[in-house]
Amino acid sequence: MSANTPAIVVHGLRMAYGSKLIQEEVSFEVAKGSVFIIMGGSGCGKSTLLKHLIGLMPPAAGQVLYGDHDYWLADEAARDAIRRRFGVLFQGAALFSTMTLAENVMLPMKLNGDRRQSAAEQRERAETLLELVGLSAAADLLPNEISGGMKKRAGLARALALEPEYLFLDEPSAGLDPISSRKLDELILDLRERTGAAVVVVTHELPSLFAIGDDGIFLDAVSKRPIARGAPKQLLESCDHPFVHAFLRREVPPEDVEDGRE
Ligand SMILES: Nc1ncnc2c1ncn2[C@@H]1O[C@H](COP(=O)(O)OP(=O)(O)OP(=O)(O)O)[C@@H](O)[C@H]1O
Repeated sequence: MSANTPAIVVHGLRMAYGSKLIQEEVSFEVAKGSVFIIMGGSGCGKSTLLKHLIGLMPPAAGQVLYGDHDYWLADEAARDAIRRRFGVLFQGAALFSTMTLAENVMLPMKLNGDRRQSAAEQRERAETLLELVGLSAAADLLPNEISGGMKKRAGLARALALEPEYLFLDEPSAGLDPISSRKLDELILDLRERTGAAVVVVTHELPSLFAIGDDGIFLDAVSKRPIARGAPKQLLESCDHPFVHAFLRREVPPEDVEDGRE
């Protein structure tokens, strides 16, 4: 695989729940070491696309390629191997409430990590990751003892536990105040620099998607197809689709453009 090979290639994806079509003709590439944003209005299929990417739900048709491997055609062992290279921050961080932050971060190491790593080594790595996200003093606290922003950062530390090549973040700034959200953006950019991971983010937080997005795709709930591709900042300047134009400027679109949207 050459250095220029994209980290992820999505080709001709068709997304559906039974006979209900969500999106079709979804194709894009995510470059290594870039932040790719999945954009679009409510109900257009952003979370569904993420499910197809992280192996939670097969698409109705099309391909998701990681390097040379077609994820949905691969056998279970090959899929497992690909999934081990993923780090996922779910909405709401999804921390285990009865485990301390350090134990939460150590969990992927215990489940899928290097079996030769001792508990002390796992703890050391968890502390390093918690320090990276500014939570070194909170390692032994439980999730209900910390704020929402801290939970997101702890979730991010856990997503990084196995040094992922692919990092998936579902609405990372949802529910955060603007300052915590800004700090999280900076952390995401810093992680991209440090780890070279390909980062895929679902967000409709405008300041955040402009701050961190190197590239992206805009899904449309009415035509059930992508209607724009490119860096959010570039789309803000040059995309003339009326819905994308209004969305990125936080304007109310003309009535006929809004018809049929949730
Ligand atoms: N399990 C399911 N079965 C049937 N339809 C579903 C299911 N999950 C989601 N949908 C529908 O699929 C469409 C896309 O949902 P999805 O959650 O992917 O959108 P989204 O862009 O992430 O939305 P939001 O921004 O509101 O979170 C919606 O119309 C939703 O109602």
